[in-house]
Amino acid sequence: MSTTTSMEDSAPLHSWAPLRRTWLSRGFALVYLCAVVALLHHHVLNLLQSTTIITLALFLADFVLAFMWIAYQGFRMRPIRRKVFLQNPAKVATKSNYPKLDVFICTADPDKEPPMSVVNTALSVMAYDYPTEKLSVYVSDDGGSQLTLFAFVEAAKFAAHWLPYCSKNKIVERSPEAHFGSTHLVWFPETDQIKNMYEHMKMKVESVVERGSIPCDYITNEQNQPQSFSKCFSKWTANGFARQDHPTIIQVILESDKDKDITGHPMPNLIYVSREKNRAIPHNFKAGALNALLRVSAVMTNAPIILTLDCDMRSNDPQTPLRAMCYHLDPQMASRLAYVQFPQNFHNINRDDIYGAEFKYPFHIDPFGMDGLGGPDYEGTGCFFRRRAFFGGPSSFVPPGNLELSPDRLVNGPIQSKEVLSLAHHVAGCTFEAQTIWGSKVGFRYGSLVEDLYTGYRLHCEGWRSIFCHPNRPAFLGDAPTTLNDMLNQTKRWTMGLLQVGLSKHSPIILGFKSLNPFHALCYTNYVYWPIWAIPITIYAFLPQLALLNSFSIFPKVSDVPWFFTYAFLFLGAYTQDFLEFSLAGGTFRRWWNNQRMWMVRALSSFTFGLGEYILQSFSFAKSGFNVTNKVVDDELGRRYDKGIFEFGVASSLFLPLTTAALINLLSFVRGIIHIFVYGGFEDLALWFGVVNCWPAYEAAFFRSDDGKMPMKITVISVVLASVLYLASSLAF
Ligand SMILES: O=c1ccn([C@@H]2O[C@H](COP(=O)(O)OP(=O)(O)O[C@H]3O[C@H](CO)[C@@H](O)[C@H](O)[C@H]3O)[C@@H](O)[C@H]2O)c(=O)[nH]1
Ligand SMILES: [Mn+2]
Repeated sequence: MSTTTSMEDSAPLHSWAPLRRTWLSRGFALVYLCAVVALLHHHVLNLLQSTTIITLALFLADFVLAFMWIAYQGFRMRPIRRKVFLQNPAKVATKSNYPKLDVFICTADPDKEPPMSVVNTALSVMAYDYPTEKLSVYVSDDGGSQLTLFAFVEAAKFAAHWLPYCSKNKIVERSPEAHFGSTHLVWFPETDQIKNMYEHMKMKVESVVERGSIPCDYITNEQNQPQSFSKCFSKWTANGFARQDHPTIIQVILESDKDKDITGHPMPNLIYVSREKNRAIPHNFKAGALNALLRVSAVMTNAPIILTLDCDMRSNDPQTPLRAMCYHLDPQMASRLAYVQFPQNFHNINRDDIYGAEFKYPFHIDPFGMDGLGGPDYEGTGCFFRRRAFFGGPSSFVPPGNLELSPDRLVNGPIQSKEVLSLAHHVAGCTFEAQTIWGSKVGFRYGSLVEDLYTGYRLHCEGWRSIFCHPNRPAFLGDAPTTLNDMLNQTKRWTMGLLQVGLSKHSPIILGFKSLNPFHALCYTNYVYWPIWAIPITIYAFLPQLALLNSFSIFPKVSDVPWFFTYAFLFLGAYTQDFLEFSLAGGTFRRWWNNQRMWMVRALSSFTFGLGEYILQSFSFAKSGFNVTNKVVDDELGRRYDKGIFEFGVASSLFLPLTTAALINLLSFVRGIIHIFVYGGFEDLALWFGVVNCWPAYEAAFFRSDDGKMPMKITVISVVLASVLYLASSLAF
């Protein structure tokens, strides 16, 4: 079955079809469910017979696994795949009728997010195949850095050459760094000249960034530089300017009505915004930054469609806005469509993806499942929103309290008039939101470090739907973390954000089941309770091993036919299905293996530490912050990553659960082998699984000498922890 849900059959904009495997997965779910129920029943009987720490722990572990498995079935109930017809938007609307598009790019730290990379992201979208006079790019700089502004001023000059070069030669990679760095670069007559210009600009910006300040003559003596620029830079020299404490800075760098490229075509608007900050006033991290942009852009251009981008997510396909318009232009969808989400893709992942950085499930597999139920979650970047969606449900408009910020207000005047600029400064102020509904009922929602998932979820609860758009050529490419520590820290932040949603009154098990399709609510339930994976994985990483070290075996014997096979079926069934889904989505065996390993490592450390920090924070012992992911890679480290070698290197406590589990697993495995030789029976061989998964930890602790090896401190502490655990267990067993 394939359905076009669009207007005229002659020029459909998009179509969809269910995934073929749906009936198979539903059938399998039924069989698997029987096994799950049988196992839980078996546990309960065991518990009634004898309640020990071990039987309780095993019950708890399997109970959580069963809960998460049931929640995951939401994704498998009705996955659908969509297609757009790119040739057709032109048939239903003339280019002059395309909606205006405001692009929001967020950056927060010039040290971790190099200005040159932010600039590349901006250039790549400024060069979109979309009417430039309808395009505005807003950069939010939470780092409050003049270096970033400087980079943008330079980039704007280069853009006047870059944009016509791209459209004339039909360049596909419109981030200059990606284009000139490409191994299959095609040379056009002007390529040399443009490349030189780019290199020159890059050198200039990077030298300023390295220096940490802008030489005076760069600001005052530059040709064609409007005076307003030097006035703007002078804000940084004012007394007391700090990243967390400074006035609003808004600088229009390019104005479409006035600025032309070298062929005389209008340029898109380019606006730099660093909202006001004050240490005493919470700024709500990225959600706060996006809301400031939502208001500043409402005052200046108020485009009905908004694209949100992280600063590292450069465009990889200039036709992306047109794809999004295939949905946004469909009048049948218009009344309920909140956003069109493109998957996150990364350009810097190594061959076997050792850190599971691709996040294949949440970014590439699960969204198909949610799309058939009400729409994918919002992934924080690569998402085309309808502005109206931020102001109440589809049929219950919630006004923003200020007429000038209304999503349906037409804005066509000059964006640099005095009134516009002063209002823009006002709405970017840090006290503007006090006692308003911003962040609770309108705009991006506050209260969670995963503002993306939370905002998308709340929009769904209000009755909006969303669409998953997944072209073959990735629409955006970003930087994935390339060290284990960065990766674990990122997931730790997500853990806290998810718990903030899962344990609030808006939790999917309360609000979700009330407002959404129950399977859709299940999907969200699965996401927000990710952190509780820590429970079964920690139990299974330590308990059977410690039991064996104390001459106990807690797995059923092969002779115990029904239970042995139930266990085996549940484990192998889940793993096989997981592998099939992963490879159907284009994954290799090694990537799958690494993904399941990282899943356990994350559960042991990020989820556990995130859970701990969440608890401390709820008792006000700690404050949660948005620890921005590092996007700079040092050469040596990058080489190790490319070779697929795990990076430990720093003495991070996040490694401890992994190294301790690795030691316990190794000991019990050795013990198990001896046991087999002496007494026979091979059930304990199941422990090979833990040992193989821990291999990178053994290597890093005992066999490596490079800078990425396990720091001695971590190894020593884990030996101590493992010994304490062993001693404690021998008392308990
Ligand atoms: O106070 C802040 C903190 C972060 N950011 C920006 O938010 C983006 C995402 O930050 P990053 O450190 O790259 O986080 P990731 O964990 O890689 O990002 C994922 O997870 C985030 C939620 O935790 C989402 O916001 C992102 O879109 C999603 O890609 C970056 O552009 C930052 O500049 C801000 O603008 N202000
Ligand atoms: Mn990121």
